[in-house]
Amino acid sequence: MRLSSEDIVAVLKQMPSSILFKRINREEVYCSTGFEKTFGITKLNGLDESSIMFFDSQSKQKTAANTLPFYIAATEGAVSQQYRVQTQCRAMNCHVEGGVITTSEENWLVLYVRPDGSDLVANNQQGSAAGKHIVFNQLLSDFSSKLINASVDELDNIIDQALAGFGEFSNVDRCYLFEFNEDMALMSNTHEWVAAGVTPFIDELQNMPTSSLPFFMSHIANGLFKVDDVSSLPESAAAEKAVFEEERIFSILCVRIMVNDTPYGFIGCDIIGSPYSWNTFDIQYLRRIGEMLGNTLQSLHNRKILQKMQLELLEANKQLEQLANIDGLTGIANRRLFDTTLKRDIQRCQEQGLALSLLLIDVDFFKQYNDDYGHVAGDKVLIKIAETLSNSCLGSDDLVARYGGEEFAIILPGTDNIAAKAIASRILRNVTLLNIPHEASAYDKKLTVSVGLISQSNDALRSVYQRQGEQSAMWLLNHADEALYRAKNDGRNCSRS
Ligand SMILES: Nc1nc2c(ncn2[C@@H]2O[C@H](COP(=O)(O)OP(=O)(O)OP(=O)(O)O)[C@@H](O)[C@H]2O)c(=O)[nH]1
Repeated sequence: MRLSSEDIVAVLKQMPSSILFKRINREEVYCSTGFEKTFGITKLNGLDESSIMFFDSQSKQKTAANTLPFYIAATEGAVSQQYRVQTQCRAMNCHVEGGVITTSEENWLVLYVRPDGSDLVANNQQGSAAGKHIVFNQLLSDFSSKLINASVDELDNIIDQALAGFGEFSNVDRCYLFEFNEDMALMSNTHEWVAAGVTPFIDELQNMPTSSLPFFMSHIANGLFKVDDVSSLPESAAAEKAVFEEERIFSILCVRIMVNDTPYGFIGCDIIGSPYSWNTFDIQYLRRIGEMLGNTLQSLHNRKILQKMQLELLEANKQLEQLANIDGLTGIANRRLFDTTLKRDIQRCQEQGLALSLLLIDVDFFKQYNDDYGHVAGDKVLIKIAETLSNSCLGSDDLVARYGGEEFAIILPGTDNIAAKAIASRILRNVTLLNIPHEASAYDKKLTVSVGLISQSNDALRSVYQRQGEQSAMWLLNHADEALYRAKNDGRNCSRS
């Protein structure tokens, strides 16, 4: 015996399973009480196929006309496929299975729309909970291990993936992370996942004043904000109600995230279109995801502090290193840096086929200057001389150093005798141009210096290096010192080599 069309409608409408059905070649769609319950709707009759939207559960794209389940069932006789099913109330990932039922009068397309995980619920409530726990724990451990090893650059991506994983697992419509600013005056949506067909709001939720949502803030301060039905929010939550209603949010669940014992922000999820009663598992799962993110952000925060401390230490070391190489009075290189640089430059110049010159400069009658003008004035002269010497050497590799007391030294890598003599003359001239009065000086009663110079062509330098090795620096210094002695003997304010 074949069933009549009325029988088919009457029977299928009463089915506790989630069923959608329609006549072939007719627009009107019917649903079972099971479907109404699952999707939280009260009246679907009289609606057409476009009232129920199907999305690809992977790509989130709206399903093309020729891959719609009613279409496949009609053309191929059967359908068995995964979809994201959206009614005007809710969207859920579902397995859709169905085919054609033939009556004496006409043919019907019948779809069994089974939300993911509902088979476990149907079979056994305890089994369902256990199965969900296993899936959740797997999800949590996957993301925990990714997050533990994540670099700062990878973090955003992994948080996005975690929200998507959790959103799909919980079958919610939107899942997000908000961050407070330092004084908690503002909050911003930093990451958001939305189910297929759901409008993202992240761009509109930046730098929102927390004072505009007082009811929410007072609840989240205690760790949890849970609303099963936005329409039942009290008068004191008028601001929140207006925001949620504008976004078509019916149910919302948020848990606070703590980093370093201070509120960092919150993770939350929304149900759009119909109220939903959050159960203890929903809260527990969201809390654990929040804790996972909190721990990650905390370790990231600690890592950043460590990195900052490391940088500060490196900078401090650099400064110490510089201080250890700088003469405190004049600010030019000290004897320590001079000694290491001379050794290094001798080695480098003889290897690279370069000449090298060395100058020793001594202030004339400086003892007398100190006696006549005082030690403080003497110090100022040394600072002026250091500055003048530095300005007289133009080579980028030249090193001007305070060799000791009122004596200075200059290393001129790659500089031959002719060029070095020109530099020595420049130094003598520039010092007299300072016009520093010095009564004891034979030169117009002005302060002068004497210069001892030694220049080595590359051949000569190489042979010194071969003979003297480590002592080459000392050998050069002795020769420069002898030249300086000659300059002093020859009346001062001159250079000798
Ligand atoms: N003000 C001041 N004087 C210094 C400093 N270092 C060394 N002197 C002085 O420099 C003087 C060097 O004197 P001498 O070595 O006798 O030589 P001089 O008087 O310059 O005579 P000649 O080198 O022969 O021209 C000493 O009186 C030191 O006390 C310093 O840092 N500041």
